Formats: sequence, structure tokens, C-alpha cells
Amino acid sequence: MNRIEQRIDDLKTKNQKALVAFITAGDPSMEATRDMFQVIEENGADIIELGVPFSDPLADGPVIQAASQRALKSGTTLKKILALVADLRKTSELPIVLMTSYNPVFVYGEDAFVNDAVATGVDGVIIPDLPPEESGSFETFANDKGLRVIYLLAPTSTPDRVRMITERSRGFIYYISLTGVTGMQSTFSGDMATRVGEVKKVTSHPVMIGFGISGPEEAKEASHLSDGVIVGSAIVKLIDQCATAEERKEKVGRFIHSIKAALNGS
Ligand SMILES: O=P(O)(O)OC[C@@H](O)[C@@H](O)c1c[nH]c2ccccc12
Repeated sequence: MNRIEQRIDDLKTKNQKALVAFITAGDPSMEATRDMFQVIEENGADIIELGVPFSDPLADGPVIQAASQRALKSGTTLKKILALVADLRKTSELPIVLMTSYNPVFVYGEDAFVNDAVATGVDGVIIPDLPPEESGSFETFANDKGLRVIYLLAPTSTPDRVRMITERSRGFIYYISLTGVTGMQSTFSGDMATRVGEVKKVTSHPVMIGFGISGPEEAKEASHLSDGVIVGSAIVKLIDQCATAEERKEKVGRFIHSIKAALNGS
């Protein structure tokens, strides 16, 4: 069992839902990411999803695109992110998922990336532009080394695809709440309950809902249908709005805490 499954299991025994917090690594600096990691962990997030900045991403909305630009400007690379993970692992057991486009992985080398990710303490990866149809070699290698490959499902996924993804996704299944890009305001339709229900019917693997969850209320609502929620743009936006490192720590900490409290029903 790796850290992701361990954490989700622990939550299940406590009858709680998971909070997955997404930030872009290196936005606006590696030092800030180190601070944010700590604050996010301290305030009760269960899994952190670190975005690897890339100039031409799939499905990233304006907030995360802008964060990627800031991170690239500050000199962030996949190598530096892995070095940061190695460092964070000295003091933290928080499950870490890397969200990256395939290109940085390709440039790094698939095998080298999987080896280094596992060695530094990464628990899982999400590669939105590497669908299961194209990920044969990468997935085999990752599975061999115990790196969890998390696949995405969308409202448009066909029943066949739902079956394939639920069988092959490791760690959890990422259910995209809406058709579109990250950071869009979502009003959850009754349809989402039906769709997620269909996914849960064919698998016992955990399902997390992401896209467009901007605060405690939406998080709570989505958590009723799933094993947990993923919040990205709302945190990234908050990071950008703060003028100082101190303000960032305080505001992001409070925000994470408020979502976790809502998930726990208080
Ligand atoms: O930003 P949102 O709407 O809260 O959604 C999470 C999302 O940002 C994060 O998981 C993510 C960032 N980039 C992505 C690309 C594809 C899928 C998911 C992602």
C-alpha cells in the first residue's frame, strides 16, 4: 500500500472525505511552494497535487495557466520539483501526486522519471494528455515501481471508457465534474450524481471529484457523491492575490482549514 491508499483508508475508517489540494510548483517561487506545502499539510489537506508548469497545457484554465507562467519565469523545472519533493519527504508523509503534461516526462525520459519520482517520494502521477490508450509502456513501468497512475473520467466518458479507466487507474479515479477547463464555476447538476453513481457502481476504487470547486459549500456537496474533492484554481488564485509570504500562509491556511471543516461537517 502506498501513502495515497493508506490515507484514503484511514479516512474511510473515520468516515471522512479526502481533500486534495492542487498548487502549481514554483508559483511564484520554490520557496513559496515549500511554505504552501507546509501550510496545506498543517491545515488538514490529505493529499497534495503539485502541478509541473508547462507552456502548452491541456485543460488548464486561465488561473492555472497564469500560475504556470509565473513558475516558468522563476526557473521551475521538473528536476527542481523532484529535488523539492526529496527535501519535503525528510519531514512529511503527506501523499504527493504530480500533475504534469507528457512533454516534460518525455524530455526527462519515461524510465528515469518514474525511477526518480519514486526515489524522491512521489506517490502518484496525473498526466492529462497521456490517455490510457497511449500510455502502455509508461503505465507498465510505473506499476512495476509502485508509482500510481491516476486517470481522468469526464461527463462525456462512454461506459466502455468508464470500465477501462476504473480498472487501470491506481490510487484513485479523478472524476472531472464538467466539460471544460480548470477553474470554471460549476453548478453541480443532478446529472453529476447519476454519472458518479454509475462510476461507483462498477468499481470499489476511490473516486475524487475535481474542477470548479471553489469553496467549502461546493466541496461539501461534491463530497456527498464521492470519496473526496480536488481544489485547485481557488487556492492558486488566493496565492496570487497575497502580497507577502506571511499573508499567503495565513490566507491559504485558513482557506484549506475551512474546506476541511466543511467536509467534516462542522
Ligand atoms: O482548478 P480546479 O477547477 O479547482 O480543478 C483542479 C485542477 O486545477 C487540477 O487538478 C488540475 C490542474 N491542471 C489540470 C489539468 C487536467 C486535470 C486536472 C488539472
